[in-house]
Amino acid sequence: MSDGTHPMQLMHHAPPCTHQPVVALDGISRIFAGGGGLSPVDLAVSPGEVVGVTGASGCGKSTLLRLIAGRETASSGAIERHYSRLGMVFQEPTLLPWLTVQGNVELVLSPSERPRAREALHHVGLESAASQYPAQLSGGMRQRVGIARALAGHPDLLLMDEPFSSLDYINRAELLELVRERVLGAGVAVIFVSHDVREIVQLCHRILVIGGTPGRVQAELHHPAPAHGPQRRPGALANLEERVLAAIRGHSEARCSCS
Ligand SMILES: Nc1ncnc2c1ncn2[C@@H]1O[C@H](COP(=O)(O)OP(=O)(O)OP(=O)(O)O)[C@@H](O)[C@H]1O
Repeated sequence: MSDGTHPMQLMHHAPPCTHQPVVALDGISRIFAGGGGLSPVDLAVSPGEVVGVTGASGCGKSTLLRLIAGRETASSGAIERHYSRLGMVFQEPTLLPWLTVQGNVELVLSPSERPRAREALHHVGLESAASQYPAQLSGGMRQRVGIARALAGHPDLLLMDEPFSSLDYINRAELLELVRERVLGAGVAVIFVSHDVREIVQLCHRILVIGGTPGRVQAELHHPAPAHGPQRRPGALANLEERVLAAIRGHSEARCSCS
């Protein structure tokens, strides 16, 4: 970039909040027998909005995603779902070992949608590996397949739980950029769980910091989105990162908005 701004630091505008939310959580909680879990959470995610969720290990981030995906029974509250296609990417992609890379991506597609599999593999740089089997791939390649599969389904809600945490720095940066390109501006709502605050501030319009046992939302931070120009200056990113870290450490106000 001529102004020295890295492309990953450019930010799409936060989408307007005028649409019906893709998913709306009303006091949803899950308390486990041991006392861990998640205290009641209210959250509405708009189409195209990327919400980051971070916090210390065990604070309930994955529980939140599992509740949204319907894989966990809530202790209280309700979830309204207005999406038609859900995409999920986890730390370890669950690929079927007896299917090729292409077969794994085609799994989520109807017969008429199958041509999308090649396209999705092309986007993650794996077109040439389409006929290989998962066991022949590196961890980074497997994660790319998982991302291709999630995106090939053209989700309107994408849940990502530590999708890059097992990857090396190069794979991590490339896949983060790929996800940015494919979801921002495409109307896909995303809930992105990560311990990596730098990743979170690069990708997300809004960041929830969860803490405590059971976890509760300790802070909600919004990134400003100026109308024009490079919207994620290195200074603004560093500032937001600091605020998120402060909130994780518990030194933040209960609710804050970055500006
Ligand atoms: N099935 C379960 N039974 C009992 N306790 C559980 C169960 N699932 C999760 N927990 C507890 O609930 C808490 C939140 O777990 P969760 O996996 O959501 O945390 P997390 O924030 O995603 O952690 P990490 O960052 O380490 O992945 C933890 O204390 C965990 O031990």
